[in-house]
Amino acid sequence: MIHHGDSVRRRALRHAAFDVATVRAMEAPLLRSGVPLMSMAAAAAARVVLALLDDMDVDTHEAGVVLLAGAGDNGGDGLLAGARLLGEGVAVTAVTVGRSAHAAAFSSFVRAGGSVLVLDQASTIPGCASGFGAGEAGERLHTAIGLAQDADVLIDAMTGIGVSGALRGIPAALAKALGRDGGVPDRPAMGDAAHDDDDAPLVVAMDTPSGIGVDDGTLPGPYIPADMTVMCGALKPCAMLPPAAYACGTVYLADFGFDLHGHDPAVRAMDGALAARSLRLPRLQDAKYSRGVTGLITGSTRYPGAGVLTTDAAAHANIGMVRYMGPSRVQDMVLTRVPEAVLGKGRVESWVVGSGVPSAQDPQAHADTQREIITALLAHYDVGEYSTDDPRDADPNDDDADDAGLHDEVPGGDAEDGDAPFANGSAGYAMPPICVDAGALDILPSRVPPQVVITPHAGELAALLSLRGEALSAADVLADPWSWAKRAHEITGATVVLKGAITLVVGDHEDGGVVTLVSGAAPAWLGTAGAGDVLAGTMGALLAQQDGELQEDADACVEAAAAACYIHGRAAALASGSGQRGWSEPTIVRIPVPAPAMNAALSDAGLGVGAVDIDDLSDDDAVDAVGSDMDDDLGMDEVPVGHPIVAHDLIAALPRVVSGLLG
Ligand SMILES: NC(=O)C1=CN([C@@H]2O[C@H](COP(=O)(O)OP(=O)(O)OC[C@H]3O[C@@H](n4cnc5c(N)ncnc54)[C@H](O)[C@@H]3O)[C@@H](O)[C@H]2O)[C@@H](O)CC1
Ligand SMILES: Nc1ncnc2c1ncn2[C@@H]1O[C@H](COP(=O)(O)OP(=O)(O)O)[C@@H](O)[C@H]1O
Repeated sequence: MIHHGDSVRRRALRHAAFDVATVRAMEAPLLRSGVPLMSMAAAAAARVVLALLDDMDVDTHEAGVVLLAGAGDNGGDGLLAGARLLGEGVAVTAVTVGRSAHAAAFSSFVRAGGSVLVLDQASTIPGCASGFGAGEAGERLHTAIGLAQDADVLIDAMTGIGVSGALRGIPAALAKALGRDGGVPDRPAMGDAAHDDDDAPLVVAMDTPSGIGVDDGTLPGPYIPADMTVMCGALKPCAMLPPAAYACGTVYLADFGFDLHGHDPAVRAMDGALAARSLRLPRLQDAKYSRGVTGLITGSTRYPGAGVLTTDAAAHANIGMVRYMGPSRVQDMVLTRVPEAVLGKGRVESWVVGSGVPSAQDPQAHADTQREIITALLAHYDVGEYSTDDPRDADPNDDDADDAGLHDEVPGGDAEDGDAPFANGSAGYAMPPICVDAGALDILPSRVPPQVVITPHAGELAALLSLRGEALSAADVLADPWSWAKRAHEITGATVVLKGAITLVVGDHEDGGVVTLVSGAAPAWLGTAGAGDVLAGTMGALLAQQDGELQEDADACVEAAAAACYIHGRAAALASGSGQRGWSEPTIVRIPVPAPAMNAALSDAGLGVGAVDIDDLSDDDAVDAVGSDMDDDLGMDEVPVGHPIVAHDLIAALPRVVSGLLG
């Protein structure tokens, strides 16, 4: 729940995304009081385009802008932005893609001197051609595509939050020709626009790129990937959720002054302040045990390095001690790299299992003792079959694992430091938090408590869900990652960390339902072997330093898990020296709300937002008042590229990230 307070509100604006129904509810009171939101959106978009032209060293009087205008309010935003640009001397051509156009915005655009190309044969736009034949329609489409390709900037205002399903008709044809027909934008991660084809126009999307799944982050059909998106009022889920977030480019958020109070975001993004809340600052009376101990059952004779990387990462991520359990060769390797590691059983505050352990498909799986030990440990987290009833209502005494005497066999049964490791016996909800990674995902019990954090990549999530009756490929997961992460949480009960350039963390919400946090703090240099092992170790350390609260607080599980992802990503950024990120927070464009007296006058005159003429607001004061957090120079090509890294570079950077966040 978002509460009042300006700094809280600004941080929420940058880090919270609201679904379409919620955005419409936030707009409603402003529209009722006559605040000219459309004109404000247009002012923000024009500001961004002018800054972009400046950045490209294109003189406004020589610039060519093509505007794809839909029939709804998104097209209205675009037409009013076009009118503003015309007022600055930019040549703007509007290509109308629907049968109609927003009447007041269209007339403002025409009065400002804009050219218009109508594509729909059945167009009813006043003063424009209509009723032309199919041949001419084809020629007009061809002309529009050519104009768009030759433009310096293409403004995509075909559809915004009013889109339903995949693009159809003329918008679909344009998107296919100018953008992509499905699939993720295919461009280098570094420097984005600066590395793009010099001849192609830069694309500025109005509110949302046309054709993307606004509420679910999918790319259901043809769409136009944007270099920049000027989002209206509040972020929508598509600005944070992969793959759609990759199609939004750099996001500028036009701040309409929405009151966020009482509105729950659909998705939230991690930031340093939130991650810092999951880091435990050492206290005077602390010793190694009270700072948290992580036990790791990772690595195998087949994949020994994962044992080293997970243990080393955990030891570097702000806890007091690590315990390692694995084959003797791997133990030797761990001790060489992490001499402070304690071998064998003992009390732990968290576990990490599965990294570098063969999965069931691996020919060596049957002979791997690590799998047997992990299976016995995981049995303690089994809270029953998946059902629509809340498993916490189940009788904790009904525990098959306890009946089978497995508690005596799991590692840590003979605690060397006092308390037994599983002090609360068989109740899965009282077990220490555990990160279940890689080869242990296929031995996850059918239903587990939220302090079980699973860390699959897309292929592993597909395999896990396939084992539970969903016939799924990695490509299916990549196409709709949020839905599948939520499904995995629903079926297993675990807190789900679905890894990628934007990592999704889905878990229980304190008020029921699910909560989603995303972390995109890393550059793509992080896609390197062993990076997942480092995340698992970091995760173990974050889970261990919560002073036992995760067994009681499902929300805290999501936050701690997302904090580990964020810290891991920041370590990659620090180690590689790269400025590129999987996700970056938006730049806020501030647009002062016109004085209430003016709003009232507009309302009295029957001029809702839809009817506001841009000229009413484009006096010098209003234009100058359009301030923003952005520099005039957008600095598109100044993102430091950085350099490749290996997994150990990440580990070395972890303490500096911790110190940066705590400082
Ligand atoms: N509601 C408001 O007061 C405000 C809305 N604003 C703008 O208004 C937009 C929402 O406007 P609307 O509700 O009119 O909706 P949109 O303009 O986003 O979309 C409706 C138009 O898209 C077409 N369309 C929908 N699905 C399609 C598909 N699958 N294929 C092809 N065409 C499709 C419809 O035929 C219609 O012409 C926002 O995204 C934002 O840009 C801003 O002006 C700020 C204030
Ligand atoms: N393009 C990318 N940009 C940012 N981070 C990435 C990218 N690709 C992968 N990652 C991150 O790198 C890690 C890879 O983990 P994983 O696939 O398990 O690798 P491995 O098994 O080699 O350790 C994850 O944390 C993932 O989020």
